[in-house]
Amino acid sequence: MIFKRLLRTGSKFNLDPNYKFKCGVEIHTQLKSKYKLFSLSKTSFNAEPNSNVSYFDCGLPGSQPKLNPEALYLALKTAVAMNSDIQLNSTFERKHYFYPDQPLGYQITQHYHPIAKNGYLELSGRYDNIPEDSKIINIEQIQIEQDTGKTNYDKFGQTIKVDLNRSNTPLIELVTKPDFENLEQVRAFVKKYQTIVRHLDICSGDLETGAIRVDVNISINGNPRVEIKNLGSHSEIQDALKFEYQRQKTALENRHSIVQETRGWNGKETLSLRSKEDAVDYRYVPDSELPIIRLSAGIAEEISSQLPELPQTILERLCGKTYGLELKYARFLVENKEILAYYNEIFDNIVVENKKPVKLANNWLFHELMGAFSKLDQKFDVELFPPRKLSALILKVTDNKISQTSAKILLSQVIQNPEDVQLSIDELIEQYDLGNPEDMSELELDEAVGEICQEIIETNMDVVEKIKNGQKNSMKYLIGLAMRETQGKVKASEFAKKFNNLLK
Ligand SMILES: Nc1ncnc2c1ncn2[C@@H]1O[C@H](COP(=O)(O)OP(=O)(O)OP(=O)(O)O)[C@@H](O)[C@H]1O
Ligand SMILES: [Mg+2]
Ligand SMILES: [Mg+2]
Repeated sequence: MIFKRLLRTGSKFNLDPNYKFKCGVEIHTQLKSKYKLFSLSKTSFNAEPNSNVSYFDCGLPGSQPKLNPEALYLALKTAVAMNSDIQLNSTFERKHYFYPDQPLGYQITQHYHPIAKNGYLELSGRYDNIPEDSKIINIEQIQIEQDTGKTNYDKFGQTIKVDLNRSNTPLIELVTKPDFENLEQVRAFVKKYQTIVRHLDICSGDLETGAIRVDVNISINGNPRVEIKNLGSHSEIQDALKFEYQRQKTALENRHSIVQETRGWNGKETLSLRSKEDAVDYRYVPDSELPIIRLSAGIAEEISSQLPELPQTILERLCGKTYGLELKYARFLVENKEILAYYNEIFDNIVVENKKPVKLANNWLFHELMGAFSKLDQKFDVELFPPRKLSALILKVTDNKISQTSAKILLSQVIQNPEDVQLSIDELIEQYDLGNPEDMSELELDEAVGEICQEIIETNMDVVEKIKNGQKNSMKYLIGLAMRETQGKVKASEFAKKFNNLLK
């Protein structure tokens, strides 16, 4: 595995300017609806095989489809987010092909009049890691369709088992124009799309579980396109495209012609599955049982007004002056909605309500709190230290009620003792005895510091000897001991002053 990775980094892939890469993608997205597209059985993932199947899902003659409005709504949200024109009249067609996990003998899809057309997504060098400053990928159309069942092959038992749980799950297929000019653009587009559908609760957004499945089409120098179907991860997409580009390029160099076909990816190479079907092979016909979807003229504005702020806008806002986040943190927030909500709450509390600098919110969330979780090898859990509590702790530090060091100790203690989640910040400070010694007079404090330093000197004579011999750095060690002894309640500079006096 490691060896394979080494090999990969060793052989950097470059496109040959004499062989122009052209690519368009088709993305199938499972919609996160409660029920299936045309029936009232539940959508499911990893459920007992064939446990969520209605008569219609298994194609019993006489059963009738009825469009699930929830799926339609999710498709419309995607269309608006992808800057597409919603079509006020759209239709369903039957696309015929025979396969055991396709019980109707056809897939209900939108071929002639899809729900949305003419969208686009803009990629940028800054936010999407593409080599160009900016690149528009045009979207041909978005169509609503049903998913198929799943065929499971058992090689050893020599059986094929069909699971119809996935049958009739709502999908949308998004088809781009062949606008991709390099592999970075393909990766960036799919990533951006994943972030959008996750953010809008349209789909779980995962490639690995098959919730999103990508087909790529690639051609070189105006030759016929080859489609590679069903790629299940970013690395599969990249590897399959690299292989196919190289294969077509070699064929062209040897004056072989490229045939339009559909290929699959086996992890190492693309393999021919079938020559490309044309529309006529699918015998598209209108679905006679599903009426035209007719939408009212204001639908796009209505959906648009219901959408939350989109990921790109949030990203730009977070990287702007007011928030001043580094791009990597802004991206992290956009990809983790729950933590974004957490951040927004601290921001409101620290910056808006209490007029403190935003740096505090940024630093305490990303470095101190998340850092404390990762130091303890734990996944960040917003429940364990809710936003109001973090704000309260930050304010204690800025009001000098607790030192920075003590506040960090407190974070670490709470993470290790989840039952502490019930306690308020004041109670936590009390419980762990982390408050500043503010009830002491300056004189008393000075005396206490003196006593601690004296004790440390007496028990660390070897270090004291080094300091006296000129190793001034060893002083830091003594200060460290004193800080630990007092759990950071006293400033390091106080101890430094005292040690210097005592060791003069
Ligand atoms: N010359 C080309 N080079 C690369 N890609 C192309 C080229 N021409 C078209 N494409 C891409 O091929 C894809 C065609 O997808 P579309 O769904 O319209 O048809 P299909 O692949 O024939 O249908 P199916 O859904 O049955 O696979 C689009 O993503 C489009 O951008
Ligand atoms: Mg297609
Ligand atoms: Mg296709």
